[in-house]
Amino acid sequence: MSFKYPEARRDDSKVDDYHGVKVPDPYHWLEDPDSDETKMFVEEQNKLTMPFLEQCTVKERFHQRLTELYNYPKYSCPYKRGKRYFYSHNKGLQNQDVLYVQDSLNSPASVFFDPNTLSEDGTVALKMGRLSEECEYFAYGLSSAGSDWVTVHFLKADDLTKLQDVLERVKFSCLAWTYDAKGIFYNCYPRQHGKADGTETTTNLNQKLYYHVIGTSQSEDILVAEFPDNPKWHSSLTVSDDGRYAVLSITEGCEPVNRLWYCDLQQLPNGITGLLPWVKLVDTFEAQYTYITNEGTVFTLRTNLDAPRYRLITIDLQKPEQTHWKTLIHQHEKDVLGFVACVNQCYLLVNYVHDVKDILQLYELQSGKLIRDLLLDVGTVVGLSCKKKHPDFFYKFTSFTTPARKVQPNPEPTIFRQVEVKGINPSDYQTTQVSKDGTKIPMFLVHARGIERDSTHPVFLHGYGGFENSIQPYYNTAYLLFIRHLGGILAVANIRGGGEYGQTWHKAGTLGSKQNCFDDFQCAAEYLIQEGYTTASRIAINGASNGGLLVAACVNQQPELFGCAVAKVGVMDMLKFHKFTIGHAWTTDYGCADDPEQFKWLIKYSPLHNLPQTPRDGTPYPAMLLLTADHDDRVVPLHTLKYVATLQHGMGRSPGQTQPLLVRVDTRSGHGAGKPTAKAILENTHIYSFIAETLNLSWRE
Ligand SMILES: O=C([C@@H]1CCCN1C(=O)CCn1c(=O)c(-c2ccccc2)nc2ccccc21)N1CCCC1
Repeated sequence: MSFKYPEARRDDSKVDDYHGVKVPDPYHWLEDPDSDETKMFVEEQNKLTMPFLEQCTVKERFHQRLTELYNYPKYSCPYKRGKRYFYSHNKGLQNQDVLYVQDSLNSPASVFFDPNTLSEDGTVALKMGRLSEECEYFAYGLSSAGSDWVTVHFLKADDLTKLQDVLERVKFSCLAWTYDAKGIFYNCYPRQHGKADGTETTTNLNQKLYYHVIGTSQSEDILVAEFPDNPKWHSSLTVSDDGRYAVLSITEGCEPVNRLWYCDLQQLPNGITGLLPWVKLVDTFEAQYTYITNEGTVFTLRTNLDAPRYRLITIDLQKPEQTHWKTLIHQHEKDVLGFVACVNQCYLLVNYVHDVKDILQLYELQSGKLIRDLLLDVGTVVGLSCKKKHPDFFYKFTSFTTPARKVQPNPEPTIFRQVEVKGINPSDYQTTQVSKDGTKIPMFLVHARGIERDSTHPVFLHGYGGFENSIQPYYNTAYLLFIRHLGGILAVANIRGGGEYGQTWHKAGTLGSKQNCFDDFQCAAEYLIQEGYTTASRIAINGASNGGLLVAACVNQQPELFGCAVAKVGVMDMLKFHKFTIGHAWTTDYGCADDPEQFKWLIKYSPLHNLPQTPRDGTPYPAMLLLTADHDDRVVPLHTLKYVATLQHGMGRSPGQTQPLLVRVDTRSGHGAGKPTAKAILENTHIYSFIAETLNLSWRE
């Protein structure tokens, strides 16, 4: 079946000059989300895509089964504030999780905050929430339609009455109460021309840090930090465990490096009245320093200074010079130090990632001595709740085949809550970890136990490859349906650019080495073919965000290696990404086309610029489904729109291209965070139905 794609105007007069190199940009007009022409383009694309997705053979059955499987109770770890316990819970199909409160762990719970009441379609999400130290107030940030923009509101925690206070223009913000509950630190951006609802592409610069006093209006908020000479800087404030210090972490992009300033709040004669007298403990961007806890003036920090797999150090504020810094826990020779949290006054809960699997251990805060392991199955810690002043803590972990277990390790780890999902028996599946030769790329494979390596199995190959983001085992109902009812194999490749083996692994997939990500992902596909699991025509590759870039770049480089490719909210225009919203922060992984050297890296793999620009004979492209959404202000939709216009103009009109090349543009939806359950189920149904249709897979009960 061949498709008639909408004709999109090509403005051949638009040619950009990058350091002497002429680069046409015929669809630049798609960069304006509000123009009638762009709206018309989106409408015509959806008119082609949605009927195709709706008529896919397995669509109804997949939707029904996914809804059934999704419908299992989900819980966060409980956390104690004041005298009560809080936890978020979803009965199964609620669009947003609900926050509950109870007097003790096994007493009846009541609704504390239910975001589902705030919108008909469930698109208002609770993006952040913070109870004050003694549980006087609850500050919470709401986002709408998937945008990164947040509006902060306040509740009195005892009687749930709403306060008048509202904080606007909040984005990429901390929420930190002073221990007297008088007020809260948060970040917001200056007013900008035009709208700020998540459909704009305006760049986010000059973020500031304010202190809001409860009972006052935002216009009276106290500016406590700003960086007029460094518009790309972002800051995040933490109040120390003893309530004494304001610890400020300053970042300039997405690289794991920050400056660390602090202010002794007890030294402020008149309290917080203006810019704080910051002490610049670390004032360079050469390493990352994360506050863990402090004993008086001795701060315990997690750092990657001279430790690409991270370590713990202590700094005494009274002797701040680097020569006095001490190592508390040395860098492990192989494993990556993950999160660290202080618990029960004098212990450290320490996570390590060992070959992409989580380890959890208890250490002595004073000496850094290992006390004990907290055993876990193969899986990932996806939740932790603990405080220095509390003797107990909870952690939640998951794996590809077990949804979630909350563990309360006192004194032995006991299962506090185990979640089963009907119809899926974990023992029917096996998770193996394979490593490819050469660059030794770990990959998880999940499939029905005992399958034959007869090259007949469809594969869903997922990857990300950037920003030190590791993909560890996690429970995903759609994965299980692909395995169970479409006879597939799930493959998750831990390619370079992620954090699986620390900074060296991350850096090996960035800047001038970004091609390593694409090589690794293509090698993973070749491995699955060579090892007799599958064939190229049965492989569907999938990735979102930076993973969408991965998918589109790999299709350009080896179109014959895949049968289907699904790229969600991908970064496709590598020459312009830094111009929109928070894109400027990604130059730490990608570089920037404004730099002549870095332009050469980017033009080589930029998905938009490496598509065949006109119809061609030769290898067709795999079936492609691109997804984006009108309120995605993380990776703005223009990336995908320009990409698909170019794809359909070139490959879409090529004689051998029989597989579809489609885009699905959702409305009242964003980059992903906070997506309501209904939208998530429909999106996954469309994705897997598209894969089944184009790989010719049939449903098996
Ligand atoms: O989304 C991304 C990259 C990858 C990882 C995070 N990321 C971001 O763009 C992260 C965006 N972002 C945040 O989300 C937060 C934040 C702060 C407080 C609470 C919550 C968030 N703070 C930031 C500070 C500086 C720059 C970006 C920041 N990309 C999209 C495609 C390419 C990279």
